[in-house]
Amino acid sequence: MGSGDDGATTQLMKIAKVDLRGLQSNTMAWAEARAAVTASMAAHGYVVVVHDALDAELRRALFGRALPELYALPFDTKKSSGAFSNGPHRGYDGQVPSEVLESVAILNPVEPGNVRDFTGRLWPQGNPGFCDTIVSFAKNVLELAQTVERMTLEGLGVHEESIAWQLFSQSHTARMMLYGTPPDKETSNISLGAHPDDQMTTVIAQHEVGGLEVQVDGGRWLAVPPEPGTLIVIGGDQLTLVTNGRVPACIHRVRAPSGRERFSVLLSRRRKGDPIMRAMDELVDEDHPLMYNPCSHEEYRAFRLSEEGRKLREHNPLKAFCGVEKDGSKE
Ligand SMILES: O=C(O)CCC(=O)C(=O)O
Ligand SMILES: [Fe+2]
Repeated sequence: MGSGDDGATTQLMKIAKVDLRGLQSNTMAWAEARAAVTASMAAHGYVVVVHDALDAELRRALFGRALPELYALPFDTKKSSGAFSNGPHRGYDGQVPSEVLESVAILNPVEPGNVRDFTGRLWPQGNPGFCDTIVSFAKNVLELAQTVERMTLEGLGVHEESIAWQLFSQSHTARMMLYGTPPDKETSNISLGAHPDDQMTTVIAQHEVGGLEVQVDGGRWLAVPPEPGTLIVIGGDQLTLVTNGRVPACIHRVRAPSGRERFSVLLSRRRKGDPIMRAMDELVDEDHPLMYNPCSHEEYRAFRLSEEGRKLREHNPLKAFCGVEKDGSKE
């Protein structure tokens, strides 16, 4: 990893989008959208969708009010709430210059009570506007994540009962991020280093500053524009494991904002609790032999945060941890 452009140029090629607005299941339009979603997920581990989960009003409420209010809280309030973290933290293994990134997570934010408890720790008098914004975001985006997971699994030929079980057995977390301006523009034009997520899927909503990039074809970087009305859904290592490698975990990174703060809000899905995760039966056969041994997600997370896991972060840490064929012969 070098300085300057980080050794890889970002291409300005237009990223393909799939329109998921107003689709009814079991229609031709659904089947066409499903084919496009599955193709993008199977090729690159992400899909950019046109969707009304985050309409103009909710977008304004989120990026124009909720996040600025949250991050404007006094340092001591943030610190004592126990909710804020900065620098490398649970779920992070990118290179994060500590003063550049702050992040706050809320577990299962479709439950208004969870969001109220969270706001109560920061604003003793409550903050109903903040709660409404986060709950609406979580509900709409959760539905989108489930639609993309369903389409991808259907497109890969998974049976309905397995899909229903898979969708039901996920929990979700919302994460609100603030990227400050990096202290040294010369050496840090990347504010979050390249990594795959360890979860099932993550939907990312970017504020107007943008900066998210995804890797395609094992090397080229594509910028994901922060275009209102679009959202990106990214597959993580859990999805790779359960699909027996049919969906690669998308490698992505965040380019440092150009002299401005950047906000993003993420909704990640992962298996509830810490069950042993394994490939879905329908996706293992003679033509597709088992690629990953069953493993515990918590143990895998611990590996990702270990020294060895951090070193591997762009180089298939899942394979190193539980691959049936370990690296050794070749990369
Ligand atoms: O802020 C973003 O756009 C992406 C953040 C990210 O990749 C992560 O938190 O894992
Ligand atoms: Fe990520």
